[in-house]
Amino acid sequence: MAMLEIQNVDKVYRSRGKAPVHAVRALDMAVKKGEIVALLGSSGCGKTSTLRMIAGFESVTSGAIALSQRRIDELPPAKRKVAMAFEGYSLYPPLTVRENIAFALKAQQLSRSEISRRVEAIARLVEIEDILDSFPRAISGGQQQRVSLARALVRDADLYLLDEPMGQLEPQLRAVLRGRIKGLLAERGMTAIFVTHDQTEASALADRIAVMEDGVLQQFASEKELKNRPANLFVASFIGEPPMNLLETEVAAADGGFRLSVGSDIAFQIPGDTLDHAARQALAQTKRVRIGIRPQKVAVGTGDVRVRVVSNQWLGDQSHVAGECAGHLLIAVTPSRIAARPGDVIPFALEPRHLHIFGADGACIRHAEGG
Ligand SMILES: Nc1ncnc2c1ncn2[C@@H]1O[C@H](COP(=O)(O)OP(=O)(O)OP(=O)(O)O)[C@@H](O)[C@H]1O
Repeated sequence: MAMLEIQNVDKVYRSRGKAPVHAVRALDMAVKKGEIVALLGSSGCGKTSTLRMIAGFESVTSGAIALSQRRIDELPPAKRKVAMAFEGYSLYPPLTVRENIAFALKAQQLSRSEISRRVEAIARLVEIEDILDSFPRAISGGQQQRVSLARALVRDADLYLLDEPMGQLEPQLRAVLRGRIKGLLAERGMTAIFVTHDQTEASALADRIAVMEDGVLQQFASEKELKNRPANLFVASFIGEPPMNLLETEVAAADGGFRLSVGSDIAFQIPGDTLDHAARQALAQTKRVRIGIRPQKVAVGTGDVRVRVVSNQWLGDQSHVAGECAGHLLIAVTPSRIAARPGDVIPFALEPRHLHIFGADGACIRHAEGG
């Protein structure tokens, strides 16, 4: 059963003299108990608005939010059993770091020794033991961020919301804290949603990733599923490094399947038996589709697509080779060193089974075999 259920939620900001901003559209999302979820998307896509509506710092324009089978969207924040760490920290300036963290526990009527034990434990976890008696104005932005994180995680709550929880920290500390926070959440079976625009962070921490764009949830799935079975062009190009190669192709029925061609230089035969009924129908009704192939699936040195090398970089454990063909740039990633210089013409192999096919509306018509 879902721990958090967001049903058909919309958020529209209206301010006088300005056009309304539709920040979140028809959002449906169910989060399981103990699940760690990342809200991933570019700036302005509606991540923070979603988090603030769940926490109660922003009203929902329409729709409903339920937590532990209780409808919460009409409740004041303090009654929701939600703990949130803010992007802007919002620490109380007149209280020390220790008092800021302990303050969150006051309502829970714990003994002084229990409060002190919990504060010390969480401070150790995020490495702020040495500043517990400092005031917020006397510590760095990165330290303030960790205090805000500690203040949220120290509480007992049904749901933890973390807005860019490690955005201010240097990469090494970030990686260490990520591991520890994941450990803490898992050990206590805590349910958490965190906002990030960092794919690595989302993959490292989350069980499932909700990809948002323009106020719309594009796909909510594991990292593997997002990579192997992207629901649409947006997810296909947003997830994965370097991004998926995308080509516009013309569609023609051929040999019981379809021939997808890019001018006269590149063509793929898609056998009919690799397509389900809906995919066959979609291809029969359209003249053009977009195809996508991951750089890791493009083989170099074999195949019949001839590319002119634009760049060839060895990154220590893999080569990134960019080549131009018929006005298109194709990127290949291979685990071996490639002896090719810019200007050389070399073959790339793009196999039909590795192609994702997207329709005019961007929705995926067929996924690559095995991802
Ligand atoms: N209080 C507000 N009043 C008016 N518009 C707002 C308000 N808060 C957010 N918006 C707008 O709503 C849209 C979504 O903003 P939101 O902060 O939810 O996005 P985000 O994905 O969290 O972005 P970021 O990663 O930059 O924080 C943006 O266009 C933003 O300008």
